[in-house]
Amino acid sequence: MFYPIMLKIENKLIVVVGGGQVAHRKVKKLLEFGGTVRVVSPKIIDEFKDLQKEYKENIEFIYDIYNKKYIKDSHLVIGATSSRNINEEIARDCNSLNILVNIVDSKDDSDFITPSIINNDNLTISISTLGSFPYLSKKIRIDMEKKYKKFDKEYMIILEEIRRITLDNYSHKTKEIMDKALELDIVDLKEFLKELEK
Ligand SMILES: C[C@@]1(CC(=O)O)C2=NC(=C\c3[nH]c(c(CCC(=O)O)c3CC(=O)O)Cc3[nH]c(c(CC(=O)O)c3CCC(=O)O)/C=C3\N/C(=C\2)[C@@H](CCC(=O)O)[C@]3(C)CC(=O)O)/[C@H]1CCC(=O)O
Ligand SMILES: NC(=O)c1ccc[n+]([C@@H]2O[C@H](COP(=O)([O-])OP(=O)(O)OC[C@H]3O[C@@H](n4cnc5c(N)ncnc54)[C@H](O)[C@@H]3O)[C@@H](O)[C@H]2O)c1
Repeated sequence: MFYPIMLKIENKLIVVVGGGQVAHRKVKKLLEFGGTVRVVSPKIIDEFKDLQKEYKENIEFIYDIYNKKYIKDSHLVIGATSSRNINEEIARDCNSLNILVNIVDSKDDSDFITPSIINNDNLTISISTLGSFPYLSKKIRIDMEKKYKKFDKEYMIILEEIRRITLDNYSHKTKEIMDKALELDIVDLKEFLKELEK
Protein backbone atom coordinates (compact mmCIF):
# COMPACT_ATOMS: atom_id res chain seq x y z
CA MET A 1 0.00 0.00 0.00
CA PHE A 2 1.13 3.56 -0.66
CA TYR A 3 0.02 6.59 1.37
CA PRO A 4 -0.28 9.76 -0.75
CA ILE A 5 1.40 12.88 0.65
CA MET A 6 2.69 16.26 -0.63
CA LEU A 7 6.41 16.57 0.07
CA LYS A 8 8.33 19.82 0.47
CA ILE A 9 11.63 19.06 -1.29
CA GLU A 10 13.15 22.54 -1.57
CA ASN A 11 16.79 22.50 -0.46
CA LYS A 12 16.69 18.75 0.05
CA LEU A 13 19.22 16.54 -1.69
CA ILE A 14 17.73 13.76 -3.79
CA VAL A 15 19.92 11.22 -5.55
CA VAL A 16 18.80 9.74 -8.86
CA VAL A 17 20.88 6.76 -10.00
CA GLY A 18 20.85 6.26 -13.78
CA GLY A 19 21.01 8.65 -16.70
CA GLY A 20 18.46 7.35 -19.22
CA GLN A 21 14.97 8.50 -20.30
CA VAL A 22 13.29 7.37 -17.09
CA ALA A 23 15.89 9.02 -14.83
CA HIS A 24 15.56 12.20 -16.91
CA ARG A 25 11.76 12.27 -16.46
CA LYS A 26 12.09 11.89 -12.68
CA VAL A 27 14.92 14.48 -12.40
CA LYS A 28 12.99 17.06 -14.43
CA LYS A 29 9.98 16.85 -12.12
CA LEU A 30 12.12 16.97 -8.96
CA LEU A 31 13.82 20.15 -10.22
CA GLU A 32 10.49 21.73 -11.19
CA PHE A 33 9.38 21.22 -7.59
CA GLY A 34 12.51 22.85 -6.17
CA GLY A 35 14.60 19.81 -5.27
CA THR A 36 18.39 19.63 -5.42
CA VAL A 37 19.34 16.61 -7.48
CA ARG A 38 22.51 14.52 -7.74
CA VAL A 39 22.58 12.27 -10.78
CA VAL A 40 24.88 9.23 -10.51
CA SER A 41 25.55 7.44 -13.78
CA PRO A 42 28.54 6.64 -16.00
CA LYS A 43 26.52 7.90 -18.98
CA ILE A 44 23.70 10.43 -19.34
CA ILE A 45 21.44 11.22 -22.27
CA ASP A 46 21.81 14.63 -23.95
CA GLU A 47 18.50 15.94 -22.57
CA PHE A 48 20.19 16.37 -19.17
CA LYS A 49 22.26 19.23 -20.60
CA ASP A 50 19.13 21.39 -20.92
CA LEU A 51 18.29 20.73 -17.28
CA GLN A 52 21.81 21.76 -16.30
CA LYS A 53 21.43 25.04 -18.21
CA GLU A 54 18.08 25.79 -16.59
CA TYR A 55 18.74 24.65 -13.01
CA LYS A 56 22.53 25.20 -12.73
CA GLU A 57 23.47 24.86 -9.05
CA ASN A 58 20.46 22.63 -8.28
CA ILE A 59 21.78 19.73 -10.30
CA GLU A 60 25.05 17.85 -9.86
CA PHE A 61 26.45 15.01 -11.97
CA ILE A 62 28.66 12.18 -10.78
CA TYR A 63 29.90 10.23 -13.78
CA ASP A 64 30.44 6.93 -12.00
CA ILE A 65 28.72 3.63 -11.39
CA TYR A 66 26.55 3.46 -8.29
CA ASN A 67 28.24 3.43 -4.89
CA LYS A 68 26.60 3.64 -1.46
CA LYS A 69 28.76 6.67 -0.55
CA TYR A 70 26.84 8.79 -3.07
CA ILE A 71 23.51 8.43 -1.26
CA LYS A 72 24.54 8.75 2.40
CA ASP A 73 23.65 12.44 2.74
CA SER A 74 20.40 12.31 0.74
CA HIS A 75 16.77 12.56 1.79
CA LEU A 76 15.29 10.51 -1.04
CA VAL A 77 16.75 8.18 -3.65
CA ILE A 78 15.44 7.07 -7.02
CA GLY A 79 16.96 3.92 -8.50
CA ALA A 80 16.51 4.29 -12.27
CA THR A 81 19.26 2.15 -13.77
CA SER A 82 18.67 -0.50 -16.42
CA SER A 83 20.22 -3.13 -14.13
CA ARG A 84 17.91 -5.17 -11.91
CA ASN A 85 20.83 -6.14 -9.66
CA ILE A 86 21.98 -2.55 -9.13
CA ASN A 87 18.43 -1.35 -8.53
CA GLU A 88 18.05 -4.08 -5.91
CA GLU A 89 21.35 -3.08 -4.27
CA ILE A 90 20.18 0.57 -4.14
CA ALA A 91 16.95 -0.52 -2.42
CA ARG A 92 18.88 -2.59 0.15
CA ASP A 93 21.32 0.27 0.89
CA CYS A 94 18.47 2.74 1.33
CA ASN A 95 16.68 0.39 3.72
CA SER A 96 19.83 0.06 5.84
CA LEU A 97 20.33 3.86 5.84
CA ASN A 98 16.63 4.65 6.47
CA ILE A 99 16.38 6.69 3.26
CA LEU A 100 13.09 6.49 1.37
CA VAL A 101 13.60 4.96 -2.05
CA ASN A 102 11.76 4.66 -5.37
CA ILE A 103 12.90 1.85 -7.67
CA VAL A 104 11.59 2.39 -11.19
CA ASP A 105 11.40 -1.27 -12.16
CA SER A 106 9.92 -2.61 -8.93
CA LYS A 107 7.12 -1.22 -6.84
CA ASP A 108 7.80 -4.00 -4.34
CA ASP A 109 11.32 -2.63 -3.72
CA SER A 110 9.96 0.95 -3.51
CA ASP A 111 9.02 2.90 -0.37
CA PHE A 112 7.33 5.43 -2.64
CA ILE A 113 6.29 5.61 -6.28
CA THR A 114 5.82 8.66 -8.48
CA PRO A 115 2.32 9.58 -9.62
CA SER A 116 1.47 11.34 -12.85
CA ILE A 117 1.24 15.05 -12.07
CA ILE A 118 -0.62 18.14 -13.18
CA ASN A 119 0.99 21.18 -11.62
CA ASN A 120 -0.86 24.47 -12.11
CA ASP A 121 0.83 26.50 -9.40
CA ASN A 122 -1.94 26.48 -6.80
CA LEU A 123 -3.62 23.32 -8.02
CA THR A 124 -1.75 20.05 -8.04
CA ILE A 125 -3.44 16.87 -9.18
CA SER A 126 -1.62 13.57 -8.86
CA ILE A 127 -2.82 10.31 -10.30
CA SER A 128 -1.65 6.79 -9.62
CA THR A 129 -2.72 3.26 -10.41
CA LEU A 130 -0.26 2.09 -7.71
CA GLY A 131 1.82 0.48 -10.40
CA SER A 132 -0.90 -1.61 -11.99
CA PHE A 133 -1.09 0.39 -15.26
CA PRO A 134 1.03 3.58 -15.38
CA TYR A 135 -0.09 4.33 -18.91
CA LEU A 136 -3.64 4.83 -17.56
CA SER A 137 -2.29 7.45 -15.12
CA LYS A 138 -0.79 9.26 -18.09
CA LYS A 139 -4.08 9.10 -20.06
CA ILE A 140 -6.07 10.42 -17.09
CA ARG A 141 -3.54 13.23 -16.67
CA ILE A 142 -3.97 14.29 -20.29
CA ASP A 143 -7.79 14.21 -19.91
CA MET A 144 -7.72 16.17 -16.66
CA GLU A 145 -5.29 18.75 -18.02
CA LYS A 146 -7.97 19.67 -20.56
CA LYS A 147 -10.87 19.43 -18.13
CA TYR A 148 -9.35 21.63 -15.40
CA LYS A 149 -7.43 24.01 -17.63
CA LYS A 150 -9.22 27.12 -16.35
CA PHE A 151 -7.86 26.66 -12.82
CA ASP A 152 -4.61 28.43 -13.63
CA LYS A 153 -2.56 30.61 -11.29
CA GLU A 154 -4.67 33.76 -11.71
CA TYR A 155 -7.92 31.85 -11.20
CA MET A 156 -6.61 30.10 -8.08
CA ILE A 157 -5.41 33.37 -6.51
CA ILE A 158 -8.92 34.87 -6.90
CA LEU A 159 -10.52 31.69 -5.58
CA GLU A 160 -8.32 31.85 -2.49
CA GLU A 161 -9.42 35.44 -1.90
CA ILE A 162 -13.08 34.49 -2.36
CA ARG A 163 -12.66 31.64 0.09
CA ARG A 164 -11.15 33.95 2.71
CA ILE A 165 -13.97 36.51 2.37
CA THR A 166 -16.58 33.75 2.40
CA LEU A 167 -15.25 32.16 5.57
CA ASP A 168 -14.96 35.57 7.27
CA ASN A 169 -18.26 37.16 6.20
CA TYR A 170 -20.61 34.64 4.64
CA SER A 171 -20.10 31.53 6.76
CA HIS A 172 -23.86 30.80 6.60
CA LYS A 173 -23.71 30.23 2.84
CA THR A 174 -20.23 28.92 2.18
CA LYS A 175 -21.24 26.04 -0.07
CA GLU A 176 -23.55 28.18 -2.22
CA ILE A 177 -20.84 30.79 -2.85
CA MET A 178 -18.10 28.26 -3.47
CA ASP A 179 -20.25 26.28 -5.91
CA LYS A 180 -21.06 29.44 -7.79
CA ALA A 181 -17.42 30.58 -7.93
CA LEU A 182 -16.29 27.30 -9.46
CA GLU A 183 -18.78 27.62 -12.33
CA LEU A 184 -17.60 31.06 -13.47
CA ASP A 185 -15.06 32.00 -16.10
CA ILE A 186 -12.21 34.31 -15.08
CA VAL A 187 -13.99 37.54 -16.11
CA ASP A 188 -17.15 36.72 -14.13
CA LEU A 189 -15.09 35.44 -11.23
CA LYS A 190 -13.40 38.84 -10.89
CA GLU A 191 -16.83 40.53 -10.89
CA PHE A 192 -18.07 38.07 -8.29
CA LEU A 193 -15.10 38.88 -6.05
CA LYS A 194 -15.89 42.61 -6.33
CA GLU A 195 -19.51 41.95 -5.28
CA LEU A 196 -18.44 39.94 -2.27
CA GLU A 197 -16.02 42.69 -1.23
CA LYS A 198 -18.78 45.33 -1.17
C1 LIG B 1 2.99 7.94 -13.84
C2 LIG B 1 4.45 7.92 -14.25
C3 LIG B 1 5.15 9.02 -13.49
C4 LIG B 1 6.60 9.24 -13.77
O1 LIG B 1 7.34 8.35 -14.23
O2 LIG B 1 7.04 10.38 -13.52
C5 LIG B 1 4.97 6.51 -13.95
N1 LIG B 1 5.17 5.83 -15.08
C6 LIG B 1 4.89 6.60 -16.18
C7 LIG B 1 4.83 6.13 -17.49
C8 LIG B 1 5.12 4.81 -17.95
N2 LIG B 1 5.80 3.88 -17.28
C9 LIG B 1 5.93 2.75 -18.08
C10 LIG B 1 5.33 3.01 -19.34
C11 LIG B 1 5.29 2.05 -20.56
C12 LIG B 1 4.01 1.24 -20.56
C13 LIG B 1 3.97 0.16 -19.49
O3 LIG B 1 4.91 -0.65 -19.42
O4 LIG B 1 3.00 0.16 -18.73
C14 LIG B 1 4.80 4.32 -19.25
C15 LIG B 1 3.99 5.07 -20.31
C16 LIG B 1 4.82 5.99 -21.13
O5 LIG B 1 6.02 6.19 -20.87
O6 LIG B 1 4.23 6.49 -22.11
C17 LIG B 1 6.62 1.50 -17.76
C18 LIG B 1 6.80 1.08 -16.35
N3 LIG B 1 6.51 1.79 -15.23
C19 LIG B 1 6.84 1.04 -14.14
C20 LIG B 1 7.39 -0.17 -14.58
C21 LIG B 1 7.95 -1.24 -13.68
C22 LIG B 1 6.94 -2.20 -13.18
O7 LIG B 1 5.79 -2.27 -13.67
O8 LIG B 1 7.32 -2.93 -12.27
C23 LIG B 1 7.34 -0.18 -15.97
C24 LIG B 1 7.75 -1.26 -16.93
C25 LIG B 1 9.25 -1.10 -17.28
C26 LIG B 1 9.75 -2.17 -18.20
O9 LIG B 1 9.34 -2.17 -19.35
O10 LIG B 1 10.55 -2.96 -17.71
C27 LIG B 1 6.68 1.45 -12.79
C28 LIG B 1 6.17 2.64 -12.31
N4 LIG B 1 5.83 3.72 -13.07
C29 LIG B 1 5.32 4.68 -12.28
C30 LIG B 1 5.08 5.99 -12.66
C31 LIG B 1 5.03 4.15 -10.92
C32 LIG B 1 3.55 3.72 -10.87
C33 LIG B 1 2.59 4.91 -10.99
C34 LIG B 1 1.23 4.56 -11.51
O11 LIG B 1 0.82 3.41 -11.55
O12 LIG B 1 0.53 5.51 -11.86
C35 LIG B 1 5.96 2.93 -10.85
C36 LIG B 1 5.43 1.74 -10.07
C37 LIG B 1 7.28 3.28 -10.18
C38 LIG B 1 7.78 4.68 -10.45
O13 LIG B 1 8.32 4.92 -11.55
O14 LIG B 1 7.64 5.51 -9.56
C39 LIG B 1 4.68 8.02 -15.79
C40 LIG B 1 3.60 8.77 -16.60
C41 LIG B 1 3.91 10.26 -16.53
C42 LIG B 1 3.02 11.10 -17.40
O15 LIG B 1 3.35 11.33 -18.57
O16 LIG B 1 2.01 11.59 -16.89
N1 LIG C 1 9.03 3.64 -13.84
C1 LIG C 1 8.85 3.95 -15.08
O1 LIG C 1 8.10 4.86 -15.39
C2 LIG C 1 9.56 3.17 -16.15
C3 LIG C 1 9.25 3.36 -17.50
C4 LIG C 1 9.96 2.66 -18.46
C5 LIG C 1 10.98 1.81 -18.05
N2 LIG C 1 11.25 1.64 -16.73
C6 LIG C 1 12.39 0.81 -16.21
O2 LIG C 1 13.44 1.76 -15.95
C7 LIG C 1 14.69 1.25 -16.36
C8 LIG C 1 15.50 2.40 -16.97
O3 LIG C 1 14.89 2.79 -18.18
P1 LIG C 1 15.61 3.77 -19.21
O4 LIG C 1 14.78 3.83 -20.42
O5 LIG C 1 15.96 5.04 -18.51
O6 LIG C 1 16.93 2.89 -19.51
P2 LIG C 1 18.30 3.31 -20.21
O7 LIG C 1 18.98 2.04 -20.59
O8 LIG C 1 18.08 4.38 -21.21
O9 LIG C 1 19.14 3.99 -19.01
C9 LIG C 1 19.72 3.26 -18.01
C10 LIG C 1 20.74 4.15 -17.32
O10 LIG C 1 21.27 3.43 -16.20
C11 LIG C 1 22.65 3.72 -16.12
N3 LIG C 1 23.33 2.66 -15.37
C12 LIG C 1 23.49 1.37 -15.70
N4 LIG C 1 24.20 0.74 -14.75
C13 LIG C 1 24.48 1.66 -13.81
C14 LIG C 1 25.20 1.62 -12.57
N5 LIG C 1 25.77 0.51 -12.13
N6 LIG C 1 25.29 2.75 -11.85
C15 LIG C 1 24.72 3.91 -12.29
N7 LIG C 1 24.03 4.00 -13.45
C16 LIG C 1 23.93 2.89 -14.19
C17 LIG C 1 23.11 3.81 -17.56
O11 LIG C 1 24.32 4.54 -17.68
C18 LIG C 1 21.93 4.53 -18.20
O12 LIG C 1 22.13 5.92 -18.12
C19 LIG C 1 14.39 0.15 -17.37
O13 LIG C 1 15.24 -0.94 -17.12
C20 LIG C 1 12.93 -0.22 -17.15
O14 LIG C 1 12.85 -1.47 -16.47
C21 LIG C 1 10.56 2.30 -15.79
